[in-house]
Amino acid sequence: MTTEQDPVKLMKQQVGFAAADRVQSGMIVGLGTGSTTAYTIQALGDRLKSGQLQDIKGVPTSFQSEVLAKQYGVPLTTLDEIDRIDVAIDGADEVDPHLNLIKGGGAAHTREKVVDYLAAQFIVVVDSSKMVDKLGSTFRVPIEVIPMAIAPVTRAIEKLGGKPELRMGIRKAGPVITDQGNMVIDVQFDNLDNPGELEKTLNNIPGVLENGLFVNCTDLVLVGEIQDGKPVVREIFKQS
Ligand SMILES: O=C[C@H](O)[C@H](O)[C@H](O)COP(=O)(O)O
Repeated sequence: MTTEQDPVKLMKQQVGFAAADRVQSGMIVGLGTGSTTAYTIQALGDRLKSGQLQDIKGVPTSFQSEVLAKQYGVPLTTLDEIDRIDVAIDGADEVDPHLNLIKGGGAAHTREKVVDYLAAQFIVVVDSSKMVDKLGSTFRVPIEVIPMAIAPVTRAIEKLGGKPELRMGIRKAGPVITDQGNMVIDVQFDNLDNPGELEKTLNNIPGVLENGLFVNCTDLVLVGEIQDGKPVVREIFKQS
């Protein structure tokens, strides 16, 4: 019997594992959230178990990555206990040619931004479907909002020309609740020409905790691609 493998899964696995290979003993590592970084956390656990890697500590970006790290045996630390993060490895929902990102498909962008922006090196792991010419072409901008401010924030976003929609749970009835106990509004912006400006403007609306635009922070993108039927990894470094 032959097993047909999902190409997207193969690409995610390949980049997730490739990112884990870049981690060295003694490093403090930001552990991203999502289906791609799940492979990185798994591979870090495997490398620790085999003795290839020693003495690393992970900083989780969500409840999900904390649970996975515990499951695979990756020791954890918190931002209270450390004064540096050597490398953060995280997924993305869109990556533009300047390596700017939209994140937050899993509603984890607030903690991810804290950890990813602190890291000396920020590595993004994606399959090729996430590469876009312009941010906003395939994915909306997630915005985490404190619950009592949903109505005024929605109106403020509409005034900026965005089309907001409260994110609802897929299995759970009612809105998605983040790890911080807040809600998420997904916003379609028809003209996302200046993501850096929009990132600041959105965060200036009272009641907004954080938005999913990650601008000018990525050092390296590892893109999973299928070539001749096999998954390969393409590296795109930030232009200095
Ligand atoms: O909130 C979730 C994160 O920003 C994820 O890193 C992003 O949604 C990508 O996830 P995945 O690797 O599952 O496509």
